[in-house]
Amino acid sequence: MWEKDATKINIHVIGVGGCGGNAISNMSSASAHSTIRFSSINTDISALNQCQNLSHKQSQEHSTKHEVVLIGEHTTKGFGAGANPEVAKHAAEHSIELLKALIADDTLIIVIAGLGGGTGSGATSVLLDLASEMGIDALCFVTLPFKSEGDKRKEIAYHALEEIKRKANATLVLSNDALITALDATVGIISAFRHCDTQMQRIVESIITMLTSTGYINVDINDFSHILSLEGDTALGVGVAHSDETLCDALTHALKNPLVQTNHIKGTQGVIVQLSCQQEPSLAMYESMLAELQTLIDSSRALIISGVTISEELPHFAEVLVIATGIPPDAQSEPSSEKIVEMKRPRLSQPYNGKSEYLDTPTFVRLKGKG
Ligand SMILES: Nc1nc2c(ncn2[C@@H]2O[C@H](COP(=O)(O)OP(=O)(O)OP(=O)(O)O)[C@@H](O)[C@H]2O)c(=O)[nH]1
Repeated sequence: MWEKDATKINIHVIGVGGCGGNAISNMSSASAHSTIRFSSINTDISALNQCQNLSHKQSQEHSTKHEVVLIGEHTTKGFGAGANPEVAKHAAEHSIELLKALIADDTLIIVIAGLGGGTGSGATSVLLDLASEMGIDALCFVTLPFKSEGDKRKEIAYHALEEIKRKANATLVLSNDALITALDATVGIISAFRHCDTQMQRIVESIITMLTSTGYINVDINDFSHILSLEGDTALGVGVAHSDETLCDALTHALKNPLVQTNHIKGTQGVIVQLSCQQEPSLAMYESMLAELQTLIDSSRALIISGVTISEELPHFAEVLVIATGIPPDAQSEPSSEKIVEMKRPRLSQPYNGKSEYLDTPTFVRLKGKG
């Protein structure tokens, strides 16, 4: 049941446009979190039908529900936004009551959109405005188009990004180009998209796990909100440890994903390090992992929030989630148009005490701050 009360947070993962819908189809069927809500919003009815069919096919053995919402039924008539964000914005505004009802009970929305087309680039900001008005926090995952998709899409994407970064509490960016450089040159386009979707999925799952698990040392949603509110670049990643002795390696692995050009946490103002373990880790190894973290941060000013959760269902010994924010902008980072601003909206409410879940592979993503 989806209710909001003082002791429970309602997390809702929402895909906007084609890319968002594809990501949600994959996520909803693979998610280990039965309490999380998944929805897709689109101006294109055939894309929504495809999402639902895909989700249904993939989740026959799962109970996860994937809701779909057609926006602009009377404006675009279900035919999509034709790569025009203004058309999509208009469609979303026409369907504002539908969107309001969709997120009415949410505490946190995690929005996923591919930028460069119409719906994801235009409707996302309307949804974010609504969330802001309704006091719902919003974390955004967006993809930037491949260079090969042309300058026009790039221009649309950056314009949308500027808007999204002002409106979301936090925005994490995945560059499709950065992803492809890490893959084999012969990779197929659909496989490359899937790869990107998998990255997002793992990060989203990991964050949800952290926010819905009851840890021995708990990281709650207010800790998360606090860390995300810090200005600057942000690094986020997950590493896997196969034994107590490799906790430090998992930490460094989380921050050394080849998909990302600049992947340090030097000078970060705040970091969450969440350790999920099959069984109790040794104090010595836990401490040496935190000592390694201090070395990587190389600053005494950082706020470090560490959590520990025991999760017997993990397929490996442990996983380490790192979210570091307020990192001074990197001289080697991309042009300012690719930078993403963080959040400036109110804190979230109380954590929900749910069960622990897991990821199975390390991953990493960069979030750029205004800089
Ligand atoms: N990672 C990833 N990126 C995608 C996927 N589908 C599309 N994209 C990217 O997202 C951008 C926007 O595409 P869509 O999401 O299909 O477009 P839309 O927002 O629905 O826009 P309209 O169809 O014009 O309404 C594209 O330019 C691609 O770069 C996907 O499945 N995964």
